Amino acid sequence: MTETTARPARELKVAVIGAHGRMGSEAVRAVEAAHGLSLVAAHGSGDDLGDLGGADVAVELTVPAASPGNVAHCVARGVHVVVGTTGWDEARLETLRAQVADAPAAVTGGAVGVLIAPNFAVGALLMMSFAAKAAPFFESVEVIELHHPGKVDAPSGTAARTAAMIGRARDEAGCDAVPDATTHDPDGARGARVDGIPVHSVRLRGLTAHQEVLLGNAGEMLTLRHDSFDRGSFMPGVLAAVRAVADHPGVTVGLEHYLGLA
Ligand SMILES: NC(=O)c1ccc[n+]([C@@H]2O[C@H](COP(=O)([O-])OP(=O)(O)OC[C@H]3O[C@@H](n4cnc5c(N)ncnc54)[C@H](O)[C@@H]3O)[C@@H](O)[C@H]2O)c1
Ligand SMILES: O=C(O)C1=N[C@H](C(=O)O)CCC1
Repeated sequence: MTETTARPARELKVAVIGAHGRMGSEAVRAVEAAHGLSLVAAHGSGDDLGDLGGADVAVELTVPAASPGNVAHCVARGVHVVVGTTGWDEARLETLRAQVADAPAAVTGGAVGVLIAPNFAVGALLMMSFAAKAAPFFESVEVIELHHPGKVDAPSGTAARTAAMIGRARDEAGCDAVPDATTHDPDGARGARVDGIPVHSVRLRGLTAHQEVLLGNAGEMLTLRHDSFDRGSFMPGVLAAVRAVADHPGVTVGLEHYLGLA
């Protein structure tokens, strides 16, 4: 996903929603520096999204409470959306699929595309894919996600999606539930259960975005770990998604589907 110097036929007009946040401000800089993209709007909290500055594609990086409304606003105007905001559970996705099915034609022509991307970092996508591939071969699997303490949601979108992918892979392989003799846990020390997989959330000053998947059998353990040390790690994925979303009508969950990693 290195930046190319070849220019597309016309510049793609991009709006960023959540432009003053940690991710949004990084995305604004990345779009401004990218060949073939032009930033036409940078919306913060409380701004009227209006016509999104005439954008072809919006990048949505806000908070779980605001994201569905912002995405619906874009879809209703035929603007493609790349969504990095987390918190998109199955009920929200179902509503979004119905909105996209009812949407007008996209401003670029064809049908509107929406990408829900729990993680834009290529290493994280590979870690999730490796975890799903390995999970049926181990009795025990647990996910530990570690993030900066400014993060509002837990578990992380990446951890929830990893657990869902692992859970599906184990179901398809006919695996038993992960072994766990716990009968007394008044404080929830065993963490959350997502699709049958224990998920633990750490919030620590100094961290950015990190995840470990621990896989255990009698006498052996496989650890898969990914670290985003800097939000720059997400930007090649954001730009790749912006360039590809118009070619993927409907709702897609996971950038891996655009990159041939699924
Ligand atoms: N997909 C990924 O790879 C990836 C990577 C990092 C973060 N994230 C997710 O992106 C989201 C943003 O993360 P962050 O660290 O930038 O958070 P942040 O709190 O720094 O930024 C969120 C911004 O959204 C703004 N906002 C809130 N409501 C809004 C609204 N209705 N319209 C416009 N702006 C609004 C806030 O004022 C804030 O500036 C989170 O859900 C996070 O989990 C995803
Ligand atoms: O910093 C965040 O917030 C992140 N959110 C995403 C998640 O919840 O998985 C991706 C990693 C960083």
